[in-house]
This record gives sequence, C-alpha cells and structure tokens, in this order.
Amino acid sequence: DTFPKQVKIVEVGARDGLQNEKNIVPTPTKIKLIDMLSEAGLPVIEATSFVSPKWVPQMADNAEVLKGIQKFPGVNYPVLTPNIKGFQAAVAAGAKEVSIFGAASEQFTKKNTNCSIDESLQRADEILRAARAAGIPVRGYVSCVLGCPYEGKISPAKVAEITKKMYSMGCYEISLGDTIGVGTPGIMKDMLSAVMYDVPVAALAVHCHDTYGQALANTLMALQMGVSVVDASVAGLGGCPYAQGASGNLATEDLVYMLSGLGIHTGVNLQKLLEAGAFICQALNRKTCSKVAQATCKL
Ligand SMILES: CC(C)(COP(=O)([O-])OP(=O)([O-])OC[C@H]1O[C@@H](n2cnc3c(N)ncnc32)[C@H](O)[C@@H]1OP(=O)([O-])[O-])[C@@H](O)C(=O)NCCC(=O)NCCSC(=O)C[C@@](C)(O)CC(=O)[O-]
Repeated sequence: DTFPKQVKIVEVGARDGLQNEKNIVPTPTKIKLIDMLSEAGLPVIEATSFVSPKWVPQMADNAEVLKGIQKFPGVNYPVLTPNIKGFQAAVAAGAKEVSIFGAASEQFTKKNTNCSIDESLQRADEILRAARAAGIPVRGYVSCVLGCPYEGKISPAKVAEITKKMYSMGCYEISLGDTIGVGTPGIMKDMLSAVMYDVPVAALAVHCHDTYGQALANTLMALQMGVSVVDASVAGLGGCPYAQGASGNLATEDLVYMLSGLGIHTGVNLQKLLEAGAFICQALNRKTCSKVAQATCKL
C-alpha cells in the first residue's frame, strides 16, 4: 500500500470556487461559508484573493472577508496575492499566510496576470522576500500543469522547471493545477514524475478541476505517487475566470468520502462539510456538483 496515512486538504471553495461567480456573493455569505468550513475541521481554508478588483470584481471584499471570519486555532486561512501591492494589502488585513500564482504557459500567464512567466516569477520573488522578512509562509501555484486553454499540451519538463524555481525561491509548498481539468491519470503520472525529480514530494500538492470528470482519478494517481496535500472545493464550486470552459474543482465531499474509504485520515467531518456545501448551493441557487452530496441528499 503506497498511500499516505494522512492527507491535508486545502479547501479552495471560498476563493477558487466563488471567483468565477457572475453575481456578487454578499460578504456575510462568504464569511458564513468559511466559518462552516472551519467548523467541519478543514485544516487550510483559502479565504479570498488580493487581486485587482478590475480583474476579479467578486474578490473586491477581500479585506472584509478576511477580517470577518472566525479564526479557528490550528486552521490556516491563506489568501492569493499576485503582486507586492496585493501582499501588502493582505498583510494589512491580517493575513498570516499568502499564495503566489504562476503557470507553465506563457499565454495563460499573460491572460491571467498580464505579464510573462519571467515577470511573474520576479513579482513572486518580491513577495517572497517581503514575506520572509515578515515571517509569513508562502504557498505557490503552478497552473496549466496538464494542459493550457491557449497553448494546448504542456511539457512535464516545463512544469518541473517552474515548480523548481518557485521551490528554490522559498515557497514551502507548491500546488500543481490542472486548471482546465483536461488531464488523465497517465499524464498526471508523467508530469509528477518529472516534478518529483527536482522537488521533494512532501512539498507538492495537486489541484484538479473536474471539467472532464477526471479530478478524482487524477488525484488518486497523485496519492499513489506519494502526494499528501490535495486542494478541493466544497460542492465542486469553481473555475478560473481567465480559463474559459474550466469547471469547478474536485468536490471536497467526494475527496473526503474516498479518503475515508481508503482509511486515510483527514480530520474532516463529512456531515458538517455537506452542510457547508448545502448552505452555499442554496445561497447561489444552484445544484451541488458533489456526487456524494447528491447521493446523500434526503430530498
Ligand atoms: C496581476 C494584475 C494585478 C495585473 O493587472 P494589470 O492591469 O497589468 O496591473 P496594473 O499594475 O496596471 O494595475 C491595474 C489596476 O489594478 C490595481 N491593482 C493592481 N494590483 C492590485 C492588487 N493586488 N489589489 C488591488 N488592486 C490592484 C492598480 O492599482 C490599478 O488600479 P488603477 O490605478 O487603474 O485604479 C491582474 O492581472 C490581476 O489581478 N490578476 C489576477 C487574476 C486572478 O485572480 N485570476 C484567478 C486566480 S489564479 C487561478 O484561479 C488558478 C489557481 C490558483 O486556482 C490554480 C489553478 O486552477 O490552476
């Protein structure tokens, strides 16, 4: 049995999940969602992002959300920061951890952050230096690791190169994103093999979108290869606004159900997680994308 004994789930529903919503979700709804997710025992809950409100209007209430949530002891509430301006605003609002984001695709980087890969790494380096001085841990994201909406196939070597750079710049963990959910387990295996050659597996996470229904299978492959940190989104909410057609993330409920079946510890209470999912789906007036939530729905 090659599975890790314990898996850390990084809940991204309140950020990756909501950033793509057209209608602005009221700030108290976001806060209640995050509080319910904390209540459910998730160890890491990405709360919001300090990006330009011109680019992502849904995240314009970032400071109110971060200040308004209950901070459960032992739970981390990282926020996304694209540049030093975002980092400073995040710290001023009380962020204790931030995430930087880049991609293994030039065109996606341009569409998502209006710069080249090199420029995005320079911005990341600036954040990492400021974060080190302030004692703030930094997580990194690499998008498009299994394919890009603009460039198509992405080579595992390119993903390994960017991941290695972020790791050597000081990110303690790097989340490998299948941004548009096009990957299949064989491609995940090849990509991870290349990355693991350069970066210790303990510093890697996977972040699978479920556009083609492959998120759980791709995640299982990563777990078999020793990855023990998995990003997921309650009710399968989500998608990147600069990756057209990308659907939501792997549903956290489905991940928790699978891990529990495998006897892998997560510390998450599935019942409370289902309640958080039901709450946000009702608030958004939409059906859950979680199969587990659909299967256990009493209505
Ligand atoms: C990077 C920029 C800012 C460049 O955007 P730009 O337009 O090139 O930047 P700029 O420096 O020219 O600034 C434009 C305006 O935004 C302001 N501004 C500038 N920075 C900030 C900031 N931090 N916070 C608040 N405001 C900011 C700045 O002050 C200015 O305001 P103005 O002077 O016109 O009034 C922009 O492209 C941006 O915000 N992009 C973020 C896009 C985004 O959030 N995408 C989704 C997250 S990534 C993702 O979902 C993938 C992931 C992580 O989940 C993993 C996966 O699935 O693969």
